[in-house]
Amino acid sequence: MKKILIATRNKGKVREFRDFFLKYDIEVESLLDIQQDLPEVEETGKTFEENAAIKAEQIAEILKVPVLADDSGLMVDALNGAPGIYSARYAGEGKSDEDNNRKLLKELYQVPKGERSARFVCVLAIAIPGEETTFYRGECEGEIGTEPKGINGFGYDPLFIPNDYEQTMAELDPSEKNKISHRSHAIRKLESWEKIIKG
Ligand SMILES: O=c1[nH]c(=O)c2ncn([C@@H]3O[C@H](COP(=O)(O)OP(=O)(O)OP(=O)(O)O)[C@@H](O)[C@H]3O)c2[nH]1
Ligand SMILES: [Mg+2]
Repeated sequence: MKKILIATRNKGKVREFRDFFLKYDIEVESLLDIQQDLPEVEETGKTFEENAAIKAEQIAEILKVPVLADDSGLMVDALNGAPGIYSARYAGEGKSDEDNNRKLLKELYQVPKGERSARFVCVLAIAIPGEETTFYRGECEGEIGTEPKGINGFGYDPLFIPNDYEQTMAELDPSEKNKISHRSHAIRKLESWEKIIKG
């Protein structure tokens, strides 16, 4: 079976990439499957693009193979785009998705419905040894609810209500999320993914 390596340790992302590539008979490998000791990549960039490039390029450099990386996050208009690139560590390093959601609700406590617009952003970077890194961006518009709902997905999905939907992303069937999500929009732009398939 053909394979693609994604430089992530996020199980939620891995599941979504697996679902997408399954129909092409392509197996998704992540850093969770690599036995070799790999350094913890520090996300020191100031943009999604910079962080996606850091993750993809460092692993491509070490393993000498093509690598895909995903840097993503939630941008809330009432918070001037926060948590943005800090979405994974919004409530602090090592805190859970629930902690991040609790902090987001607290920050938006006084913000009325109608002013809680937000978008998910996903930037994919493809690093191929010896070639210039390329980027693909996808976005998904919506608003932040007032309490967590649903058990599917990960991260802020229980609080994010996509435009034209009544339910949160975590209440939608995963196949529905995969049709409308920021990640799926970015993946669909990734015409050159065939270049990074092994086997
Ligand atoms: O509800 C959500 N649905 C999504 O579809 C989604 N995509 C991203 N996010 C949030 O943004 C952070 C990414 O940060 P991030 O790109 O640094 O990833 P990460 O640190 O979790 O894993 P890695 O890929 O870096 O190993 C994640 O942790 C989540 O909090 C999402 N939340
Ligand atoms: Mg990260």
